[in-house]
Amino acid sequence: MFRILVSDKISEEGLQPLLNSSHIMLVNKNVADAGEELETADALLVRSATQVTEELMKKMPQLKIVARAGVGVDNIDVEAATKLGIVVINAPDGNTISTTEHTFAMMASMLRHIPQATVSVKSNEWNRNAFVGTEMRGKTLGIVGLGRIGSELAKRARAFEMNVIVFDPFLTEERAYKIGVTTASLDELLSTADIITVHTPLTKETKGLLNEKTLSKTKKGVYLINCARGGIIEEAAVIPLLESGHIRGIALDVFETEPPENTSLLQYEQVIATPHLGASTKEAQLNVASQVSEEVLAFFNGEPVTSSINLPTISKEVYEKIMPFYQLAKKMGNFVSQCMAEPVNEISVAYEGSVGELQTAAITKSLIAGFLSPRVASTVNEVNAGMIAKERGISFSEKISNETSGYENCLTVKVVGNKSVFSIKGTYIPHYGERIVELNGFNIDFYPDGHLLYIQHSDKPGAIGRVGRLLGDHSINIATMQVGRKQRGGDAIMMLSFDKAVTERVVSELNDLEGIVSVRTIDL
Ligand SMILES: NC(=O)c1ccc[n+]([C@@H]2O[C@H](COP(=O)([O-])OP(=O)(O)OC[C@H]3O[C@@H](n4cnc5c(N)ncnc54)[C@H](O)[C@@H]3O)[C@@H](O)[C@H]2O)c1
Ligand SMILES: O=C(O)[C@H](O)COP(=O)(O)O
Repeated sequence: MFRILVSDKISEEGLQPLLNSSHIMLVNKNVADAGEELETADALLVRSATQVTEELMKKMPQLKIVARAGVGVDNIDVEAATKLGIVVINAPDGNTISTTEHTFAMMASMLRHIPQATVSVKSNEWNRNAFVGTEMRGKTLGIVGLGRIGSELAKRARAFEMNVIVFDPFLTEERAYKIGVTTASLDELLSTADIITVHTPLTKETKGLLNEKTLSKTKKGVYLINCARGGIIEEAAVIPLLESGHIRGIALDVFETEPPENTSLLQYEQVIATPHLGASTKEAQLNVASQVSEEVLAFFNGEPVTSSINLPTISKEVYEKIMPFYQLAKKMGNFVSQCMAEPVNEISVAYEGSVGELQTAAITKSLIAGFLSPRVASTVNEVNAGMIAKERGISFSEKISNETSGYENCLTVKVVGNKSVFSIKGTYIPHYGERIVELNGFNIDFYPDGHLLYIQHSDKPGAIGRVGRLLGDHSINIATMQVGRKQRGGDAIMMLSFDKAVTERVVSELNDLEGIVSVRTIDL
């Protein structure tokens, strides 16, 4: 049973996939009141109100996934989640249309003074001269950030016969052409636009993007809109320009602090505001809740999540192809880690054959996670494996080749340690399974699973018999056994598997046998 803590108001209808699952239990409680629920929750579902800090996540030892029913993840410490091996997902496009429409509604309301006129009429006034507005047709709309919302807005603005100019440093000319917008530098946009609307995330670069200096470059009588994130337009910088009439109006759905602490800006007649309502429609809330519910369900079913912030995105189709290699790589990494009782500096993996056409980066992460898991106390998985390897001074690299060495698919891993180098080769054969086919240059063929003994010995008569007898004397049944050698009478290896783990005492006795070089227990 997986326990999911739902800390913000999330559409119940959208949560149905989780509510209908027999192995999921939902607990509706804000994290501040959750008490002991924090200790047992496997997942946390939030919107923008809950602050998912490192401190909170550290109080949640079972937490595996944080799901944001919405777009912005600035209320989640993604870096801390990544370090802790916690997957972070969001619902990137479920509220795009609602927020676009809200932005458009804000623009229309501002240009036609609808909120101010409503207040006036409700106060029994009939002041038609006070609310003369501005048409949209023929005006230049400057969009800062042409992502999902920015591009939907551009489409709608064109229908209103507006000119659209865009500043987005990450926008390709090809995409701009496809959407039918003119690109510009920020300075060009500031000096040309009649209305400026921001649709970027809040980042180091966008915080205060519209500040005293940049706002001074705007046209006199400019209108501003922020339905993205508070702080992209610096609130304090707006006040003097409103007073001088340089800024004719500003529409805000988001604020530097929410609810706004410093309300001086809100006192101005030219300011219209909504309390972060961009995504607040039935449709958007249903969309984002269903999206994250399906994703969380997939996650707990061991399937891929498609909108992760800190994991490579893998489609279901690719996932099905990649999964066997993913598991094989994890076991190979784990195997080597148990064989090498020494610090390692370098892990390289060569992909041969058609496995090279898959998302090998994800397979490599799985290998690194498998390698690190017997060595680190904290959770290690594909989310934080790269980060932990780096912290421990382990570099990793990949090589991809179409050439195959007898197998349709092959992964060769080489691990360089302080004292030795270990190499392992594995393959996946459909309907047959994962196989390890080479260890340190010895040909062998075994299924990497369960309790294993890896024995290095001399290829001399009696060595295998002595091992068999000793295990028999201890009533230990050998489930499978393979041997490999490079040349007659030289070094050789044995790989044995058992139904239960072999004790350290038996390992020590095996080590003392004539012709035995080393014995290692491996648990996969
Ligand atoms: N008000 C609401 O309720 C509400 C609802 C949904 C989304 N949002 C917010 O709206 C914003 C946009 O959402 P989206 O889904 O369109 O995001 P998106 O990721 O699809 O688009 C963001 C765009 O900003 C661009 N960008 C990034 N840095 C930039 C910079 N320095 N200068 C200019 N452009 C830059 C990116 O290239 C991208 O095209 C986000 O901040 C999101 O959190 C608010
Ligand atoms: O980033 C988002 O999705 C929006 O800001 C919506 O936030 P909300 O889910 O708190 O309404």
